[in-house]
Amino acid sequence: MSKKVQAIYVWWQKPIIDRELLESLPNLKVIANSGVGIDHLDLKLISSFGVKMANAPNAVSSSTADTGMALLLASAKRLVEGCQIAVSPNTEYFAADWMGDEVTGATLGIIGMGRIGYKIARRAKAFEMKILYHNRNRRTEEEERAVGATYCTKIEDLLQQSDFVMLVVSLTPQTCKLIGKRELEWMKPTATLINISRGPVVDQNALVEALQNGVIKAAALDVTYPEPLPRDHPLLKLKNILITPHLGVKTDKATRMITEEAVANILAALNG
Ligand SMILES: O=CC(=O)O
Repeated sequence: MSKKVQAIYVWWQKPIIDRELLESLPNLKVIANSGVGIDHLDLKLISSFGVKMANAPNAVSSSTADTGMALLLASAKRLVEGCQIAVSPNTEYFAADWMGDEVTGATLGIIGMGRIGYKIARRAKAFEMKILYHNRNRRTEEEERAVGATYCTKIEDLLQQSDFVMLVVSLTPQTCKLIGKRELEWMKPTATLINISRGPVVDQNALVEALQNGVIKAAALDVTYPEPLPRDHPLLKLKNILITPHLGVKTDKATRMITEEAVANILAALNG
């Protein structure tokens, strides 16, 4: 059976592709990943077996950008807290001192302006947000103009000016703990950090401290490390946090598109 296997489709970071598995599949030609992030795959090991790798960057981008905006809006408008209060037996809530943050006209700093980052910028433009971005490669002037985004060479400038900071980078050795104590201190005390990339892009201990001490106002995280967080993790005890279980791309439509992209990738690899 294992001699026949020519392709593997990796469904959401499982199964683990290790040496033992690769050695047991002598005819394996390609591994197609279901999402865009491939930080859970050992590319060196895989390519040392002559196996090709593919991800599905096109299919995921719209749905993941939607999740980023959903987190931004939910955090700014305190939707989860509001829902909890509205359904609670306490009917006094109408008198509560209830203030959210204005999204319209606020400054959004996008770190990572690939496909997903750019789609977030398009959505943010519709909310009349001022958009700053930082990326390894600058977008063309035309692309910047289309979404009204301003490039920041230094991450520091973006962090200092943004009301919302959205992390959309891939996890690499360069982006691991990209946002630590120093970077959080660069942010405004009224700012919110939103992470839809990978948990380890943020130094979680530094984030806990920053949220506890009012260094930043709030955080909205679709990704953490580990996932899920242990139930006694200090992040789960904070009020100024919104955490979702890596919802990212997950919709029926995107899942179908991802599978189609993966199948196309597999066929392309098998056909040379
Ligand atoms: O996390 C989601 C992805 O990598 O596409």
